[in-house]
Amino acid sequence: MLYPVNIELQDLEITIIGGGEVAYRKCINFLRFEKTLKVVSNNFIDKFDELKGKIKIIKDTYKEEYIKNSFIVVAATNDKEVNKIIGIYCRENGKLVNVVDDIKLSNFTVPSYIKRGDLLISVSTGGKSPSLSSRIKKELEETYDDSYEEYINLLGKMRKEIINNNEDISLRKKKLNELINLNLEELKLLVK
Ligand SMILES: C[C@@]1(CC(=O)O)c2cc3[nH]c(cc4nc(cc5[nH]c(cc(n2)[C@H]1CCC(=O)O)[C@@](C)(CC(=O)O)[C@@H]5CCC(=O)O)C(CC(=O)O)=C4CCC(=O)O)c(CCC(=O)O)c3CC(=O)O
Ligand SMILES: NC(=O)C1=CN([C@@H]2O[C@H](COP(=O)(O)OP(=O)(O)OC[C@H]3O[C@@H](n4cnc5c(N)ncnc54)[C@H](O)[C@@H]3O)[C@@H](O)[C@H]2O)C=CC1
Repeated sequence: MLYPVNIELQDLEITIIGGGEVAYRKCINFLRFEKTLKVVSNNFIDKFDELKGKIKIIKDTYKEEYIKNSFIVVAATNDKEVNKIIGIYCRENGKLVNVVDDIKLSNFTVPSYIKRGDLLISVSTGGKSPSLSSRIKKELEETYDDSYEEYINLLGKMRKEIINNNEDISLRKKKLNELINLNLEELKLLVK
């Protein structure tokens, strides 16, 4: 069973091994969170050309030296044996590893998610059905539209104000719980 966690990537070295569709998708995902990384593969699909300057591209066959100093590793080749070697090395060396064709060897997976500013909703199925994760994400996209980015920011501001102005913890908690009953327009009127 996988434990949900949100990671600050800033200081972590990340390496993806593989240059196909799956490696590309994982790569774009890291870039969406403003994190650059290294990709090692003996071949790359053309789409990687657009990422030149944003990521470090190494055209080579996998070697241990490429991941020795990485904390997060994605094994995304189409060679099951190579992915397995990467997975085992990472597990033995305290690294986070996503082996794209072996959930048992992975110690993290990538969920489907929607992001509205700081609102992050992620969906996983423990590898049982990535397609279902993707469909649930699409359903959530309709409920939690773009306006949530502003809504979350205003909630954050109001929360700070309530915390600063209320010393009584139970009253503070009550007010914070009630805050989310206000809609975006009502909040806009309250926040200076
Ligand atoms: C375990 C996991 C490991 C990991 O990669 O992290 C994994 C594993 C595998 N996926 C496979 C196939 C597909 N993956 C997708 C799509 C996504 N896969 C993603 C995550 C995960 N995939 C992790 C579990 C997530 C969970 O728990 O639900 C998403 C959510 C995130 C992302 O990758 O960015 C992204 C949706 C992004 C979005 O839309 O939001 C599609 C759909 C499509 O391409 O249209 C297909 C084809 C249809 C199908 O198989 O359902 C196969 C090959 C099976 C085979 O051999 O054929 C394996 C290997 C295996 O099953 O062993
Ligand atoms: N987790 C997921 O979401 C999904 C996982 N998969 C699995 O992911 C694997 C990869 O899928 P694709 O990207 O579509 O494959 P692909 O065939 O497009 O790309 C594989 C890449 O790995 C590289 N490669 C192979 N051996 C290598 C080595 N020794 N060193 C460095 N690079 C090497 C190749 O040059 C190629 O760029 C598939 O075998 C499949 O089992 C497939 C779909 C989704």
